[in-house]
Order: sequence, then structure tokens, then C-alpha cells
Amino acid sequence: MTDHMLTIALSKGRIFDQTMPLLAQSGITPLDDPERSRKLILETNAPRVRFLIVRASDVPTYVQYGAADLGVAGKDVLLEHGGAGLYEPLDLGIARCRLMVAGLPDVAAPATGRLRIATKYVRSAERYYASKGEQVEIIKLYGSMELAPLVGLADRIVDLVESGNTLKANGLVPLEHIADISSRLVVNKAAWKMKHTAVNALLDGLRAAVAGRA
Ligand SMILES: Nc1ncnc2c1ncn2[C@@H]1O[C@H](COP(=O)(O)OP(=O)(O)OP(=O)(O)O)[C@@H](O)[C@H]1O
Ligand SMILES: O=P(O)(O)OC[C@H]1O[C@H](OP(=O)(O)OP(=O)(O)O)[C@H](O)[C@@H]1O
Repeated sequence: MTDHMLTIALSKGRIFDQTMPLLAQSGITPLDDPERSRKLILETNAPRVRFLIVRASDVPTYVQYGAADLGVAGKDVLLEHGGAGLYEPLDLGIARCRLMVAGLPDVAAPATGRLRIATKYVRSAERYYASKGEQVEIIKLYGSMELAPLVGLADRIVDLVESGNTLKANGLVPLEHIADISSRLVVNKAAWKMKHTAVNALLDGLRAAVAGRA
């Protein structure tokens, strides 16, 4: 690994799609489209920059361990990961949504026993209910959280809401706001020191691209 080679971890879909215009303004474009190619390492027009295509929730892990120097991850994912080994120098302002409690309308909390909360965001949910001094039972799911209250698996869900269409389509309503979410640039702490010039150049380019959109 040369000092100036930069490896950037990204997930397919909205993060890749919304990060590309920002990187393009910094002069970096991939040579392959991750939606068409099966490659997980994508070269770019910049000989010293490459992308790794990973699951959204794996981005902080690749960056924490230095397998990638940088990455783009949702704040929801970073809150779950905890941020060990990472700096988070820039809010890219993309993939904006809200982390919320949702449930069926007009359903009161059970009179006895703990509220059951289905979520993929276990840490954030635990922290939120602890901050309210409420004891709840958290049920970990990996997706389709909206189903849980409909089939009696949980009383509430903690999930991301953007337009509200997914909640609406399943007869659920937003109940409580936990956090505003957007995607952040994350940098491995060792790379921040060892590759400072290259990381800083990229950071400056992205900062300018983000500021240009505000
Ligand atoms: N409906 C949405 N609107 C805007 N941003 C969203 C929405 N859903 C998720 N996001 C943001 O985009 C990020 C990536 O979401 P994406 O759907 O691509 O991955 P995922 O399926 O949640 O992750 P994984 O594949 O690891 O389970 C999320 O971490 C979140 O920050
Ligand atoms: O308020 P809305 O605009 O309906 O968006 C909210 C939905 O978006 C996310 O899912 P996504 O579409 O990313 O599917 P996924 O979780 O399977 O990736 C999230 O988990 C919600 O289900």
C-alpha cells in the first residue's frame, strides 16, 4: 500500500448514487457501474483512488480496520457502530432521513410489562429509551421492520423515515423523532495521519462540492 493510494468504501444504491456527483466534482469517477459490474473493487479515472463496494452497515468496519482509508456511511450506521478507529470530518448532506419510533395509530402502551420494540438499530433504540428512563424489550430485526406491529411481534418499531410512504402503506404512523440522519465521510485514524496530504486533498474537494450544493 503506497502512501498516496486511497481506498474508499461505499455501498451500492443511494449512497453510491448520491456520493458520485460529489466525487465527480473532485475529479474522481469510477471506471465501472456497480449496478452492472459484479466487481467489488472498482478502479477510477484517478490511478491512486479505488472504491470498495460493501454493505452499508459494513462501511465503518472496513474503515476502522484500515481495509479502506475512507468511507461514506449513514449516521444511523455510525451510531450503531460506535465510531471506534474513525474520524467523521464531513457531513455530506446526502441520504437524508429521520430515525423515528413508529407504530399503529391509537394503540396505547401495554398497561403492564415492557413495551416491545422491533428494530435493526438496537444501540440507538436502547440509548433513546434509556434517556427517557423507560425499560423496553428490544427485538433485533434485519429489515421489514414495518411488519412487526402488524403481526404482533412488537408494539413499536424504531426505523428510518423519509417520505413516510412505507409507514403509510403499512398503516403505521410516526410517533417520536429520535435523530436526523445524513451520510458522513469517515476516515481511518491511522490513514488520517499517514496519508494526510492525499486525505486532505480529497476532503477539500468534497467540502467544496458539498458547500456548492448548499
Ligand atoms: N428512505 C431513505 N431515505 C433516505 N435515506 C435513507 C433511506 N433509507 C436509508 N437511508 C440512508 O441510506 C443509508 C444506506 O441505505 P441502504 O438502503 O442503501 O442500505 P441498507 O439496506 O439500509 O443497509 P444494509 O445493506 O447494510 O442492510 C442508510 O444507512 C441511511 O443512512
Ligand atoms: O419513508 P420512506 O420514504 O418510505 O422511507 C423509509 C424506508 O426506507 C428504508 O428502507 P429502504 O427503502 O432503503 O429499503 P431497505 O431497508 O430494504 O434498504 C427504511 O428502512 C424504510 O423502510
